[in-house]
Amino acid sequence: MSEAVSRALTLELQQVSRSYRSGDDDLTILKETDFALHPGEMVALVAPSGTGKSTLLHLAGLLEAPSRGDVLINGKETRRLGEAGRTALRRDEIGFVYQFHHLLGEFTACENVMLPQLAAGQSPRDARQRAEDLLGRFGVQHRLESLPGRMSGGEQQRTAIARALANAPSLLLADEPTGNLDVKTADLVFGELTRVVRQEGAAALVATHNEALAASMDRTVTLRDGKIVPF
Ligand SMILES: Nc1ncnc2c1ncn2[C@@H]1O[C@H](COP(=O)(O)OP(=O)(O)OP(=O)(O)O)[C@@H](O)[C@H]1O
Repeated sequence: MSEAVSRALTLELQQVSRSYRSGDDDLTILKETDFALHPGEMVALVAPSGTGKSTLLHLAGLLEAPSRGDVLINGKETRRLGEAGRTALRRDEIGFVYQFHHLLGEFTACENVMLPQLAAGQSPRDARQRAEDLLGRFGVQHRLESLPGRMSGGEQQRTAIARALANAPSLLLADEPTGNLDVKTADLVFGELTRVVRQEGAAALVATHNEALAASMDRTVTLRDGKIVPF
């Protein structure tokens, strides 16, 4: 695996609001909130179901735009970058573990982890080697050539974590990364995820209901009345 340390990345939310239309009303999930994640920092996001954890991660990962306010990456206002600029940032800097893994069903586990690397210009040989290394670290080396539909939920989730780390992101955003795993596997997978993130110098924001995992990170935040506040 590459030992290259990722570029230091700072994520900031400035006065971010996000509302959704619900019938005739606006449902406000985030309300003029600020937040900063510093290079190399691992932060847990612990909040009850439905309070907006996924929404926050999608905004931070530039998958959705805020209704108001802006998301800054290394001081750059991402609203001004345009879709192409945001797509390049997502590809080159951000790894995202979705709550429901979203693997591509027609590709094998190994190919799912290779694809983001190929899109970023990596050679097939290097992409395969990193994919095999990562899948091995997460204990799914026996599934390299399996299609996601033939894998267990936990194996798919571990593959999705490997995929999120494929391009050595400087920012990892993870939505319940160990939600599909039993306690022992969750500990192992989370321990490995932390090792890779720390080793590669990434910053991470991890939504989890697991307070023991949260306690192992640098700090924990929660959502209260639409604001991101210390837990
Ligand atoms: N695209 C959308 N359109 C309308 N409402 C939405 C949309 N996405 C999320 N919501 C609403 O926003 C609220 C927050 O949802 P979100 O998925 O961010 O919560 P969460 O804290 O991640 O929940 P969980 O822990 O259950 O995954 C919910 O009430 C949800 O119904």
